[in-house]
Amino acid sequence: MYFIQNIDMSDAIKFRKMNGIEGKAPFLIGVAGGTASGKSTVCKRIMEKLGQVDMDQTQRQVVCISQDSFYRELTAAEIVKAGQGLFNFDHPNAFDEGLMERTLNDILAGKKCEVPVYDFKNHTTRKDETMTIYPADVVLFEGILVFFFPQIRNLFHMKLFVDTDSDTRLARRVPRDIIERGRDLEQVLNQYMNFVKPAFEEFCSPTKKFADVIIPRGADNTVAIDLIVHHIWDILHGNSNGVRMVSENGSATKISR
Ligand SMILES: Nc1ncnc2c1ncn2[C@@H]1O[C@H](COP(=O)(O)OP(=O)(O)O)[C@@H](O)[C@H]1O
Ligand SMILES: O=c1ccn([C@@H]2O[C@H](COP(=O)(O)O)[C@@H](O)[C@H]2O)c(=O)[nH]1
Repeated sequence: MYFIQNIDMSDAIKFRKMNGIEGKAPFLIGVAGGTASGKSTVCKRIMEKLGQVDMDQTQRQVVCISQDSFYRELTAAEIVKAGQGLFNFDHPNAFDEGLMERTLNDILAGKKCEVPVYDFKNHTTRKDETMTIYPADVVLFEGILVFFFPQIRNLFHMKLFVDTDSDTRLARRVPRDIIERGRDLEQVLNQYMNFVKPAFEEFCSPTKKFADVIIPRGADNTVAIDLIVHHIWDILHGNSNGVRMVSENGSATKISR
């Protein structure tokens, strides 16, 4: 397996990023797909292959933001319902569309942004913590309904849809929600049958038609991921005619195209 080597950045760009000084508009990529389809994993693979993971946040040329950060604040009554698996987190009304749109517009204006951090265990954003998004060249925005809202959908320069079959998604969601999100089996299955599955069919699945690229099987589809990575590389480097790839053991190979 090869990874594209870390991208050089001039000190001037680093300085601008560190200080939140506006730069050029990034290339904005939307990554949609059903729950547990592998959206985050696909984004992680893209970042790994572009050599962006083991890098200081302030120096990254490619950053990833999740739509989970934009769940709206719930009322006290809604929080009680959420704890019983009776709140619909898969409906467009569960999101703060205005904040999402303002944040993406700020990102497109090259501004440094603070994005909320979502706490799945308590169904709320963390009051004491935000994630700083420094200006980058490519921004990935992933989530179940990133193509649902027209004002947001129209901001993307490229739209990817991760298309993993629903049995696989349910089989992945159950252990993830129990282990990572503090749920019990009955709650996960009830929520899935009452809200997640019907909302996927009504709101998420119909947005597949807006995608430029559909990625069957998610992160298992290494061919699709490599094609996307090469496309991003071209964007970062203005169609360079040689790509420098780095193998897992660190040796570099130049691939001419
Ligand atoms: N190709 C894969 N093979 C096995 N497990 C996977 C694969 N892709 C994702 N997973 C696992 O499935 C779960 C959901 O994946 P994730 O990328 O978080 O999905 P999403 O962001 O679409 O909700 C995670 O526990 C992840 O580790
Ligand atoms: O408090 C919450 C907020 C969201 N969810 C579920 O999360 C998924 C979206 O996240 P993915 O990583 O894309 O799976 C959505 O289906 C909600 O049902 C939740 O359970 N609790």
